[in-house]
Amino acid sequence: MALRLALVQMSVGINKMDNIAHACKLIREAANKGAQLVALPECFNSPYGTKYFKEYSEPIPGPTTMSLAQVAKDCKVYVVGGSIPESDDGHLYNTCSVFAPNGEIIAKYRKMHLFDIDVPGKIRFQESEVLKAGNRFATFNAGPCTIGIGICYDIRFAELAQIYAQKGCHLLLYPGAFNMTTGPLHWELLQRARALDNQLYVAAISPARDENASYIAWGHTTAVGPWGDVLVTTDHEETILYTDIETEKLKQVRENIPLNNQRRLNVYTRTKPVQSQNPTTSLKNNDMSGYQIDVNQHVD
Ligand SMILES: NC(=O)CC(=O)C(=O)O
Repeated sequence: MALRLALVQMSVGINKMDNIAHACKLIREAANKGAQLVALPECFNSPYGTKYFKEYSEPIPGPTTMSLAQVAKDCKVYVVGGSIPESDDGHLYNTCSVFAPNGEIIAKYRKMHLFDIDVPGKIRFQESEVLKAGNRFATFNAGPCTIGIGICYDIRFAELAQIYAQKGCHLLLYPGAFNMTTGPLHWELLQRARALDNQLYVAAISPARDENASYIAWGHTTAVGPWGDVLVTTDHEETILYTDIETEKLKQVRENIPLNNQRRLNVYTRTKPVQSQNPTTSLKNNDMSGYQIDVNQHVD
């Protein structure tokens, strides 16, 4: 049994209401062409940039997610709502909401690894100047598939994908907006790496490129199969890509190359959570104080 996926590489402008209306129109188009799950890009209702997030932010539910809920219900499709700047309790998050074909929100994911990089002379971007990181995983079921959500920079962290694989995900969806510095070499490579490491499907959905934007997105929305093969990809213009997710393929690849039976967990160094004094305390970004590494396991 397969799940028909549509990946919407949409143009995003400066008018929020226009962006929402445009996303809904493209979701309808994809549903009319047989998609069962339609995925939008990162930051689809706002230009991508720290200077925009506060102005474009809204609570969830709010105008953007209510529009997506309605279109999901009208078209009877799953919608992975890319991401939007979310406001909650005085904080801003980069958040993806997922809608079932009855319009209900069935998952919500806040970008866990904030995009803070500095490549001198090329790009400096510090999401943490305005955003707070999420601390929760998000999975949901659609037809035969269990799907895990990450957002953009999250794809660089192999651990997140591995945890989703352990939770039984067949497909990882990363709404993302790589850029002209990192995109050419890293965008596809990271998707293929996560797919191969975990022997599952990976797709990353970018906004279309706007050469006049302050942050120029790489585009190249792509889906990769559990064999590491690129199933569908594109350049940087607005378009919708379609592909089928077949859960049986995972079984086949995992039988051919049985990594899951061959891991030497008994000899790997593991990071171990130390018993927290206060388990209700939420983890701060990059706070490793609750973890330790047992280096002795490496000594023969
Ligand atoms: N925009 C991002 O979150 C990540 C990115 O562009 C990169 O990792 O490169």
